[in-house]
Amino acid sequence: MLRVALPNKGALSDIASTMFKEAGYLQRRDNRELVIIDPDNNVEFFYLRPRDIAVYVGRGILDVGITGRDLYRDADVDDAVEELLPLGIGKSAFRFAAPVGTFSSVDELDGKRIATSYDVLLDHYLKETGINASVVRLDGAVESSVRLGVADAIADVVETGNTIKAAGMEIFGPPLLASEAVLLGRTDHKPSGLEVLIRRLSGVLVARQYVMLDYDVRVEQVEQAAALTPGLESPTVSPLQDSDWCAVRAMVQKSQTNNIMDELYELGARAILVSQIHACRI
Ligand SMILES: Nc1ncnc2c1ncn2[C@@H]1O[C@H](COP(=O)(O)OP(=O)(O)OP(=O)(O)O)[C@@H](O)[C@H]1O
Ligand SMILES: O=P(O)(O)OC[C@H]1O[C@H](OP(=O)(O)OP(=O)(O)O)[C@H](O)[C@@H]1O
Ligand SMILES: [Mg+2]
Repeated sequence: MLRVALPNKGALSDIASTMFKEAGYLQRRDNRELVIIDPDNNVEFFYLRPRDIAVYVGRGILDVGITGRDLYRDADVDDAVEELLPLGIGKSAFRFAAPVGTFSSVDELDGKRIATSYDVLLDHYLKETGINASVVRLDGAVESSVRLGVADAIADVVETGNTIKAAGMEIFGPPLLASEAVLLGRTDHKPSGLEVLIRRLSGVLVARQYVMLDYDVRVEQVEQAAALTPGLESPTVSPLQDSDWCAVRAMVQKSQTNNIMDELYELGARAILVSQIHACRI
C-alpha cells in the first residue's frame, strides 16, 4: 500500500486534499482524522504538519508527501528527497522585509539580525551570497520581531503581502525562493503505485489548466483555424453534413480561451463552444 503524507492544517491542507479528491482518491471528512485508508486505490493517507512531511519521506517512513518547497528546503533532507511534481498551488515567495525605509538592498544586511521560521533556508542563502548576518529563529509571527527589538529585518513567506504591509514593513531585495506545493518522493526508492499517482495528479493539473474548444469552420479556413488551436497532439477535424464546413475539437489553455475565440470568430468560425475538462490522462 502506498503511504502518502498530506498537510493536516494550514495554507496547504484544503488545497492538497481537494487535488487528491479530483484525482479520484478518498479524503478525510473530518479534519481531526489523522490517518485514512483508501482501499480501492490501495493508498494510505497520513495527515501531518507540513513542516514534518519532508522528514517522514526522507527517513523512508512514508513513500511520498505534499508540502511547500520552502518547508522541504528548510528540512535539510536534500540527498534523500526529491521533488517529483510541482503542483501549481499554494504559491508564495520567500522574501526579506523590514520597516519601511530601513533597507534597500540585501548587502546592507551585513552585520544585522534577521528573524525567520526558516533558519536552514536562510542560512543557505546567506552562505551562498556571502552575507554575514545573524539568524534569529522564531516559531511564527516574525513580522513583530523588529518592532519588539529582537531583529533588524525578517525573512518570511509572502503571498499577498498584506501581513507585511499591516506590520508597517516592505519587502526588499530579490526573492530567496519561489515556493509552491510539491509532491516529494525518495531519491532511492520508487514504490509501486507511484507512477499511477503522478499520472493522476498530472491529469488534475492539465484538467485545471485547459478547456475543450469545439467550433465549426469552413473547409478552406481549417488550416488557419488549426494553427490557432493546435491542441496537444493535433486537433480533431470531423466532416459535417454540409461538405463546405467541418467541426474542430481541441484542448486550449484556459487563460487564452477568449483571445482564441475572438481570433476564430474573425476567421469565420461559428458555434464556438467551451467546455470544462473534469479529468484526463495525457
Ligand atoms: N498565505 C500563505 N500563508 C502562509 N503560508 C502559505 C501561504 N500561501 C502559501 N503558503 C505555503 O504554506 C506553507 C506553510 O504552511 P503553514 O502555514 O500550514 O505552515 P506553518 O506556518 O509551519 O504552520 P502554522 O502557521 O500553522 O504554525 C509554506 O509552504 C508556504 O509557502
Ligand atoms: O503575504 P500574506 O498573504 O499576508 O501571507 C503571508 C503570511 O502568512 C504566513 O503566516 P501564518 O498565517 O502561517 O502565520 P505564522 O507566521 O505564525 O506561521 C506568513 O508567515 C506570513 O505572515
Ligand atoms: Mg504559518
